[in-house]
Amino acid sequence: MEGVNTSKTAVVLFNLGGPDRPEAVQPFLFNLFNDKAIIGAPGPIRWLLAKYISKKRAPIARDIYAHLGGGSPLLPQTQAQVRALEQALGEGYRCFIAMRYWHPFAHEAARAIKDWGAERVILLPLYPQFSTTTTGSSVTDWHRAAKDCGLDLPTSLVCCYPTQAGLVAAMAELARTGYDEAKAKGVPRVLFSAHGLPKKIVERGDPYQAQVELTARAVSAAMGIEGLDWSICYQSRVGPMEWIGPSTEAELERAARDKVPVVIVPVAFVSEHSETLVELDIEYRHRADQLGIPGYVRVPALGCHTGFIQGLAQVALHPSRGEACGRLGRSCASC
Ligand SMILES: C=CC1=C(C)c2cc3[nH]c(cc4nc(cc5[nH]c(cc1n2)c(C)c5CCC(=O)O)C(CCC(=O)O)=C4C)c(C)c3C=C
Ligand SMILES: [Fe+2]
Ligand SMILES: [Fe+2]
Repeated sequence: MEGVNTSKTAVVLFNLGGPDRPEAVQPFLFNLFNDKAIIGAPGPIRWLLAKYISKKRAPIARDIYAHLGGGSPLLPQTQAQVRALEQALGEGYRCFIAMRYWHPFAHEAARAIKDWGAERVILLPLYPQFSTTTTGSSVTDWHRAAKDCGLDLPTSLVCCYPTQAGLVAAMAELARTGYDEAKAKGVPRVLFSAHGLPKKIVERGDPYQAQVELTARAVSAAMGIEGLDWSICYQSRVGPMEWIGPSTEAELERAARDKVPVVIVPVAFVSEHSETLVELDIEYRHRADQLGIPGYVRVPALGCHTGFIQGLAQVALHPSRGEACGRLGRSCASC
């Protein structure tokens, strides 16, 4: 029929994945630490390290996920984003989830895409900022899975979208609501909290930190508050290595010294999971109480916010307009 889109485009949404039950915690952690993008050691050494670290970390991680009924809500959250994005993209597009460390894995997505009979593929990370440890790792994993499955289709990649207009406006709107709530307790400080990264990875040229800064700067400007007090901090450190800072905890201590309420904006997560629902809502809130911070407001992750989903649809439809890291004067592994 004339004017009807009969082509079939598969949009592959990359995310980290999370254990769906307590018994899945250790194998999930093993998959994470056995990833060359996370631990760069040669194969057999990495395998041994991953076995050791996942066994050691599993009880701590199981305690974290126990607050969430034993598993991560990341998959249902991502499935809701899939439904919203398919609506925004319209006919001819279908979204598939490829998680990096737990089901559904990339090979499951590749198989489903083949069965559907897609004609082309768009890779769309649910990470606004590019990191070799997240998007870079998922891209490598995708190409391996597609090859194994005999899926050989024209493929484009959105590497990152740290200042995409829909994302910035949506995050600023949510942050503004949080700010207005915190105002009752004083002049708030906005803390843009991102998942941290070992310093060594950034020194090797990973653009993640620079892109987190771009997002935070754009969102703080879009909040439209003159003289806004804001800063960036990094959470979720694991292991003995030095990570980028300042840590979210150090920023809470500074807020306590300055006696200002805080508004925590998750700047690198687009859905709710252990790092927001447990670390930010339970652990850091408790720390803020201990420190006597006058107010603690946590802004929700973007989830299915209409403006964000429209923004995702824009970058999927125009992958070349994804703000490639070239903007930063250096290139990531994928652009
Ligand atoms: C911006 C996103 C993320 C980056 C960058 C990232 C790097 C990174 N993470 C670990 C180790 C762990 N991460 C864990 C959970 C986790 N990480 C992200 C995102 C990024 N990670 C998310 C969304 C989640 C939550 C998953 C869920 O709840 O479903 C965990 C497991 C939880 C725990 O044990 O604390 C670990 C471990 C490293 C080492 C790293 C960079 C090198
Ligand atoms: Fe992580
Ligand atoms: Fe890039």
